[in-house]
Amino acid sequence: MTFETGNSEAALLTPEEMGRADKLTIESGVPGIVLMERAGQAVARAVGERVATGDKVLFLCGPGNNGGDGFIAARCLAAAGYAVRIFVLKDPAELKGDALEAFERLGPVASNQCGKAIEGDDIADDFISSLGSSDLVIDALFGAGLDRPLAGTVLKLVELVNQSGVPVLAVDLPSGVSGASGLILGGAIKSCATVTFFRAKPGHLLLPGRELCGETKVADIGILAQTLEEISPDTFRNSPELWLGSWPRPETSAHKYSRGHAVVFGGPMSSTGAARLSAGAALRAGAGLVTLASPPDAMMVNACHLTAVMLRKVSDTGSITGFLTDERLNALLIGPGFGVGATTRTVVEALLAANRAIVLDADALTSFSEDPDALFGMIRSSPGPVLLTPHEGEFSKLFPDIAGDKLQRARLAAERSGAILVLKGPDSVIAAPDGRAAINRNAPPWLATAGSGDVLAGIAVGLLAQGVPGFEAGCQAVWLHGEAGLESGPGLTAEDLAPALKSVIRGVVDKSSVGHR
Ligand SMILES: NC(=O)C1=CN([C@@H]2O[C@H](COP(=O)(O)OP(=O)(O)OC[C@H]3O[C@@H](n4cnc5c(N)ncnc54)[C@H](O)[C@@H]3O)[C@@H](O)[C@H]2O)[C@@H](O)CC1
Ligand SMILES: [K+]
Repeated sequence: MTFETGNSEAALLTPEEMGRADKLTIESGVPGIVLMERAGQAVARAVGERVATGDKVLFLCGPGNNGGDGFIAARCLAAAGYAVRIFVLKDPAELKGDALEAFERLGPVASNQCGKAIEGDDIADDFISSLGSSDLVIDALFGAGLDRPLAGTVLKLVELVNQSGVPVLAVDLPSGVSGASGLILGGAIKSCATVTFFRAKPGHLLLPGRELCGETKVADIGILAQTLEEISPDTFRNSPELWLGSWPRPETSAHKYSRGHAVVFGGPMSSTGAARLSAGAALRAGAGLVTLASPPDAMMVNACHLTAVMLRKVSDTGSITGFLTDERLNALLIGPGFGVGATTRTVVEALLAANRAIVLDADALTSFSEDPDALFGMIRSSPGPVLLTPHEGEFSKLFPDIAGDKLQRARLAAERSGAILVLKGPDSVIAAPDGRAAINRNAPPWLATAGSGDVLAGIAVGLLAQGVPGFEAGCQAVWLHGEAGLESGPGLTAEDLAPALKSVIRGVVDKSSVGHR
């Protein structure tokens, strides 16, 4: 993969990749303790933004370098006049390497303000009494080095901190949250803020970890962006930096045919709304033309509701195939309100055989629950990009044996199906068969409403019609959908989303034209 500036900005690093970034930087001549100083100072600055000089800041420092960051921050804050109290998880004599050096740099602070959080198998009384009177706790127990579930007294310690009600600022990650997956290992600190370094980690964006991070800040500790060329990460934050280069920009001479013609295949008279929502969103996403292909009984109701979206009667698979001889129809969507069953499977087969860019959503996915491999076989023979947009329920029917965290599951499913997988939810993951994956975080909870998924599928097909490659179309659609949800606000209904896209798209266009003038 070529690593462009945008990819670099949006890259997420697993703890293992972050370890390599640290190592490469250290090998290039920057000592580890220098990186730790910068990390600790960034934490100290974040603390300074939250509490005032003289306030009581309690540090909980683990046995590794996460604890080392804590010692540095504690020294800086003690020097700045904060009332610092430091608790090392167990015995400071067991510290090694940079963490030991950071501890020694505490100087007199170590002997005056330092204690052990755990004595034998019990939580130290001194820790319990200090916790109650603290203004802020710094969680520097475990970060990238978390390698097993929290258990025993350590878990009790974490629960005590969570129950105390004292706000927590986490160093790198809330202890107990896996940076790779966002899963909680045994138990985890709940923080109101997290300071991480160089690049965010998947665990900062994926649930449930994201909820425990609070506001996450990424601090620059002097690791160069070029380091990423060697690491070549394939997980990204879904943000315009990732896909602005693929944003469809119509030429000055554009006409509606040059902006693509999307076709949405709608359902029978009793369920026409879903496909209309999709078609309206496809048009708003920028497709030059959108046709709603409708069964005869639904023509009248669709005609009553549509204006800019065109309508075409299709009565059976034969008439669909005939319609698709028009090669200008370059992106297709089937699923919303279409109906589940054998007819749907036949139509999907015909659409995949037509070699167009395709979005398969809702009923088009459920129709293959009994035989998903048949669908994957057809997808693999279709050269155009294919997007699958399942929610968790649809996903588990198509991929019943795929387990793991959300990122792993989306990746495995993309690899197996040969499609771009958009695994929807509050932390949607978009994964490509080549291994790339993006994690989305801008979706507000009020997007969980009837018809919202139909709009998302419509945006995606509208982008595909404009020639956006499959992975980028999935990422752009999910991001635009989230922004439209934010723009519409609480109380939205799916009908609000397409109109809200207008100002969202204006924002992206303004961004994308910077540097293109
Ligand atoms: N030079 C570097 O590598 C840098 C590292 N940095 C910091 O270093 C951290 C990573 O340091 P480490 O690799 O030392 O790892 P950590 O400090 O995150 O944790 C490793 C230690 O925790 C123990 N541990 C792991 N899981 C445990 C569990 N469930 N219960 C009890 N003990 C457990 C391990 O046995 C090991 O002793 C980062 O999160 C970041 O805060 C930063 O200082 C930047 C520079
Ligand atoms: K931590």
